[in-house]
Amino acid sequence: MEQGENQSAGSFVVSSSDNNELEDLPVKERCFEQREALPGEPRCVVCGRYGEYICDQTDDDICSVECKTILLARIAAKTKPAVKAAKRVNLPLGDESFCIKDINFPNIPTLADSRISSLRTKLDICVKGDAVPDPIMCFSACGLPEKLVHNLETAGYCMPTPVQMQVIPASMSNRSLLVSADTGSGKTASFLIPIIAHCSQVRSQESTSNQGPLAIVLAPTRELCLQVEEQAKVLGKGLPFKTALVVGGDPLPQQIYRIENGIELIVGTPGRLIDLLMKHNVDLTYVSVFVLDEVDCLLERGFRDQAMQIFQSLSQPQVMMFSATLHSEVEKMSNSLAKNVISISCGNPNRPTKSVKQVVIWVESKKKKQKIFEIMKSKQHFKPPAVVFVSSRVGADLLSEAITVATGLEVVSIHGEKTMKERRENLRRFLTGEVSVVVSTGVLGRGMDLLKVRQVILFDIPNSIDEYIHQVGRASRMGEEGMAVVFVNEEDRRIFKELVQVLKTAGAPIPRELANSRYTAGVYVGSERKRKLSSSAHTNSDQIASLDYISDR
Ligand SMILES: Nc1ncnc2c1ncn2[C@@H]1O[C@H](COP(=O)(O)OP(=O)(O)OP(=O)(O)O)[C@@H](O)[C@H]1O
Repeated sequence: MEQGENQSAGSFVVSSSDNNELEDLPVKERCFEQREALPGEPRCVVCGRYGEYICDQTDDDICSVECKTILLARIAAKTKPAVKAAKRVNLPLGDESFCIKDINFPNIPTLADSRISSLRTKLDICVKGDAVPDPIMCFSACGLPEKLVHNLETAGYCMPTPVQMQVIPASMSNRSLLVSADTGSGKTASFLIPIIAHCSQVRSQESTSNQGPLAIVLAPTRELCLQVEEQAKVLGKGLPFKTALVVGGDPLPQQIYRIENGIELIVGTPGRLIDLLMKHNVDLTYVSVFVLDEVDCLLERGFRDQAMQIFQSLSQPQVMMFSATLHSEVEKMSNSLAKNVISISCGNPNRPTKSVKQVVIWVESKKKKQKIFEIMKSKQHFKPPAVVFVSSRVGADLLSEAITVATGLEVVSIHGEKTMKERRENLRRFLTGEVSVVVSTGVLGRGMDLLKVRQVILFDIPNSIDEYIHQVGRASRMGEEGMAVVFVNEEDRRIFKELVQVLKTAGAPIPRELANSRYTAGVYVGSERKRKLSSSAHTNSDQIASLDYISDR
């Protein structure tokens, strides 16, 4: 990239693509003040935003004073050994505010309280709790090990997402957290990053020969555990950080062997972990971080007792709880697991992500198969790879076979009755693009990062609106646009009210049969509402009409 004129402060060179008039503009102090880079524009070597300036000492593209400071500190730190954890200190700012001051990078400018709260508003972050640490604007701003920052960059994580900006510093201050944020917003890395930093710090300082686990992550499905462990391995590569996957269906002796040989993190489903702990003596003395991913599901009857049993075998760990759907009961229960919990909410939790267009079609049960075949035969409507959600295991197998027969598409199914080997293999075939459709029960509904999926079809609507939100969320990651086609009919009346509310909030059209159903009463009342309804309710249940309706959108 060409260089231009010196900026007045003398510490930057303005990129030649900038107009001379820009020299009069103040230099951007903080990274978040800078805009995103457009295609072809220089990018900041630290955060990836628009590289408006050139660092006078390294000739690198840089976006702000903040990133320049980080860049220079990184270069200086290259000769130093391990990076120490960030410490919270009071800084004598004009208005007595607190800031996270990173002892490794003391020159990074800090923000006053008022600017922190406007930053949170801008990022859609709400926090509740005492002395909540400030959000960070880049991964290197809170003393993560250099190798971890490098791994993040290699994984394509240039900037933290809003949930990561707030959760990482809060977690590194050892506070327990209850976090709700949109599906696909990066919650997994927000707990894995502090765990990896903590584990590698403990191991590099430790003088004892303890090799027992330091952290446990619980998740409700085997597939989700597999995915979380996989991500942990990628982010913790090259650090003293090993993982063990403890899920049903895989041989227990191998899981025990791995733990005995020394690991830092256990990722597992509650049932199998209890099984393992009962049959084998695992030293949990040093487990100081306990994560409940999809916490609302883990605290439901069925999982709750097992999750609590595991929790009770730990000695006052930091507890971190995450989900895209959280309600007051979970909040109450979380307070019994930990004291002084910080609540963090990002984006629009408890609603389907705005990035997914919801297309609800009224289809009678006996016509559902025909309808899905029509969609899948249509180049216009079918956007593979696609996930089809059904309510039963038998239904998953039957529908996948029927789709293959009717459309010629190769389809796999995944559900709880299949062996772990089959589940792994079918998921692998789908994720590698070998097959373009997977028919699944709820096992793929929560947490699964099905990266390329942009279309989900809810052949059977799930039992609760929370599961609906999670299943719809599979069609979008990190704000990418996706579509959820949802089949609904009178048999789904238990969910009508909440569904209509969700569709109304999203501004999605509501089938007339759904809007006019007596089970929707109370959501639409009075003549004024009826008038509004007629403009958004679409017509009959005729199959072709509904397909045309999809194409209109
Ligand atoms: N900082 C980042 N930069 C780029 N990509 C990221 C970043 N953080 C996470 N991702 C990617 O975003 C995707 C979604 O992240 P993740 O699966 O953690 O979402 P989630 O919030 O847990 O969603 P869900 O509620 O559906 O489980 C993943 O593919 C992940 O690799």
